[in-house]
Amino acid sequence: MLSTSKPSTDDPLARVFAPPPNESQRDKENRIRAEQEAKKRSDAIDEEISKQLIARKNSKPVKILLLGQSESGKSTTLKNFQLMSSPKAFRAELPSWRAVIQLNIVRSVRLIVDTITMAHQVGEGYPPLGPEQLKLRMKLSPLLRVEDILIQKLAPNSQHHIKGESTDSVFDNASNAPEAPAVPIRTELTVNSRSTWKTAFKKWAKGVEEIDFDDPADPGRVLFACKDDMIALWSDPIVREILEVARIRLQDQGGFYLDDLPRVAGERYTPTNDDVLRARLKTVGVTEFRFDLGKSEFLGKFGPGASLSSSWHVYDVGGHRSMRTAWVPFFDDMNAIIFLAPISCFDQVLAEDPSVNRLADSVQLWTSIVSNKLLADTPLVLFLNKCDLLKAKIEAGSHFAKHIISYGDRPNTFEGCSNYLRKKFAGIHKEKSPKPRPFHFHFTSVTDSTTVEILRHVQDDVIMQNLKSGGLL
Ligand SMILES: Nc1nc2c(ncn2[C@@H]2O[C@H](COP(=O)(O)OP(=O)(O)OP(=O)(O)O)[C@@H](O)[C@H]2O)c(=O)[nH]1
Ligand SMILES: [Mg+2]
Repeated sequence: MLSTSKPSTDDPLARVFAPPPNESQRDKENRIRAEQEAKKRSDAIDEEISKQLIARKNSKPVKILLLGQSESGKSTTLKNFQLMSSPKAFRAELPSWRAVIQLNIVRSVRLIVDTITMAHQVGEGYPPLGPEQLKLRMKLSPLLRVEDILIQKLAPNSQHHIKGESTDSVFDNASNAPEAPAVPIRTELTVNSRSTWKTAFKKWAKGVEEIDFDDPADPGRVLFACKDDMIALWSDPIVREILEVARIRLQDQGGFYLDDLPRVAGERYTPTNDDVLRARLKTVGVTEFRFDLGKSEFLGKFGPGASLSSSWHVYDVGGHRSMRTAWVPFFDDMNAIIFLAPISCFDQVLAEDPSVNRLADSVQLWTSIVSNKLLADTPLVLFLNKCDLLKAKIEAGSHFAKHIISYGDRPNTFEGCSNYLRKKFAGIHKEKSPKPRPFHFHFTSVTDSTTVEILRHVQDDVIMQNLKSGGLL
């Protein structure tokens, strides 16, 4: 039988800690002095343990993983981290990005030329080409030769110049694209790691610090020579009509510079920071960017006792479906994940699977990340990205509810659509997280360099959350 002791006023612990009976005044003073010294020693030990705990935490870098489907803006976010932490190094790389931007421009022109050629062959359903368009097409052929030169310079061992082999659809909605003969699609240039392509470029450019404008082999010369013809092609009403019939909206694609041709194809063009953020180079594998957060700035905000490591590692992975299995090994050890969901893609399909709507793919991917048990303790930050494009699309008359049926008859406005999606993503987060965790989100257009301010907020959130979970706050 269990017995319980009677409630007693005689507390055994109080008895242990009570001063000895009949203690003299002198004994009492000695005892108190001894107790104070013992407390001092114990406090010093506690402080040392706490210092060691912080030091251990400090020695590990803060790790951030960028996730999201292909073209969601992961690499662009990484560029913003570079811009924020090392603006000088970012500027030093502008000449290397110049080649990528030139390639993006040439690719846009090639897509137009290929599309009008296809329209010319098909005839029916397309406005006929006149002598003006045919002449422009001929005059631009030297420019198209620059494409292979640029690819070979940027990725000497690549196969990307092989025509007809495709991983990326050029149609914004391939299921609605006209029947064959289709526009020949070129594979996108990919980058295996930041250093590889820049090293390759460095060899060619003999140092990234300076652009050799006087180099007779500089592709910028051909672009400049073709500038007026490119402008004429892009502003030609028949060309625009053909693109519309073929449902090709270059404005919505990465690496779009055709509205800036007078500047970007101008003589002695040097890219701006914003130009670099808009450059498109597909990621294959993993790119890592390390930087050191200014210690003084950090300690000013959080106090010396609250210091995490000031060393940050940001990981950028390829978002193409075939590359997503490579994400898992990174799940283990991250202090936060930034997940990018491009919300302008409600009317687009995946390049790798034209039967899948891009927004639906993002929702599905978000659901699987949120519910992943390996990530149960990892703070997630959601970037509802490409807000600028969503706004432009809606203002141009696209109907959100036509593609996202559940939106019903709510108003077709940017605010309405973006908030609807925010609620959807937040709801999944709440419902599917294995454990409750705070929901952090931002509406972003990461091609805008003001994103740096958002990243500063994210950093503060990551620091606070990790300090709290580590018991250091
Ligand atoms: N207008 C606009 N363009 C954006 C935005 N975010 C990204 N882009 C552009 O979209 C293209 C694709 O962005 P990336 O950052 O390369 O996409 P990613 O997620 O790294 O794609 P993968 O490497 O294929 O996984 C780039 O040309 C970007 O400049 C945005 O918010 N607005
Ligand atoms: Mg990328």
